[in-house]
Amino acid sequence: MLTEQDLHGVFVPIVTPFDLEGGLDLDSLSKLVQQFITKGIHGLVVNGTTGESPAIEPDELELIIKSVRNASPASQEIPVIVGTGTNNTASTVKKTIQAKTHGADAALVVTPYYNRPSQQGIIQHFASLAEAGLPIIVYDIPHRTGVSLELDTLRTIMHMAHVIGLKDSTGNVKQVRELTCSISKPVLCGDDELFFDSLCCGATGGILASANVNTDQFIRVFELFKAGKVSDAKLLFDSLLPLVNLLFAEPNPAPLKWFLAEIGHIRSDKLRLPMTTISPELQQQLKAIVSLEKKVSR
Ligand SMILES: O=C(O)C1=N[C@H](C(=O)O)C[C@H](O)C1
Repeated sequence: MLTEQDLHGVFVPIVTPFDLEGGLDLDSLSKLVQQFITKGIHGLVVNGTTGESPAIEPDELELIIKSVRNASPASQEIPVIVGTGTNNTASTVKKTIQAKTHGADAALVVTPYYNRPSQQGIIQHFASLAEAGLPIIVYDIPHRTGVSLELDTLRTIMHMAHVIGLKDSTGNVKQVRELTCSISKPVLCGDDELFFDSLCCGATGGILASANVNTDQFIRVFELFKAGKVSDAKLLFDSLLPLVNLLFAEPNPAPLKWFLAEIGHIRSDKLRLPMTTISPELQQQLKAIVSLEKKVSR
């Protein structure tokens, strides 16, 4: 089981590869995991936003966790965090217990979306998760959930014993700084373009969809930063930004899946409805990056 001390470095929220009929492509998933581990990833996240959690059935989640765990001998050891958040407290507890049974080390729990609970309701939601017996990482992403966590609410939740950290996707680095100054638990950046800025504000790492493609370079940014080579970390991070921006130019994970399929890391860019593939314009822009990278690596 994960502890606060384990929440540092680069965590990759893995895409869930599908075959052309929309079924799970566990073979591509397993190969992705092997690549991430070879590159030295600090941890894996399955069934996050990038893993298309709203479109994954409970029996599929079990297969996904098992296939990530069994991808290589090293994937038995690496932290595996599973997205289990829903907008129903009882089903979130149930899903978190199931994730634990299938081999999760921690759960990533998004704030309850759509039903717009009160701050008190959100506190009770996270308090109820103590029952699941799995360490919890709170996932604050107001532009997706439609609900904002007030700073006091966040502090109350972060003091709960079963909560080991926060994934911050608010886009508000000032809040990251305020939190890291006032709470001792780790904050991970969940907003790719702010990874470097968040590290400067005290974040201990990031859960970054873009790290599905530039894994080693994101890890290098983190290592350079930790070694005090801040301007080298910034230079490298700045060089990653054009691709990061394109990967979020249309709803994640559509651009990312298209890119991964184009470079041959997954067999198809298939998404499950209501997610759809990217526009021809974005395809052209991403293709330009792929050919540029091919030229550089020649
Ligand atoms: O799946 C995730 O975890 C992430 N989701 C965010 C989003 O899609 O908005 C982005 C972040 O890179 C990680």
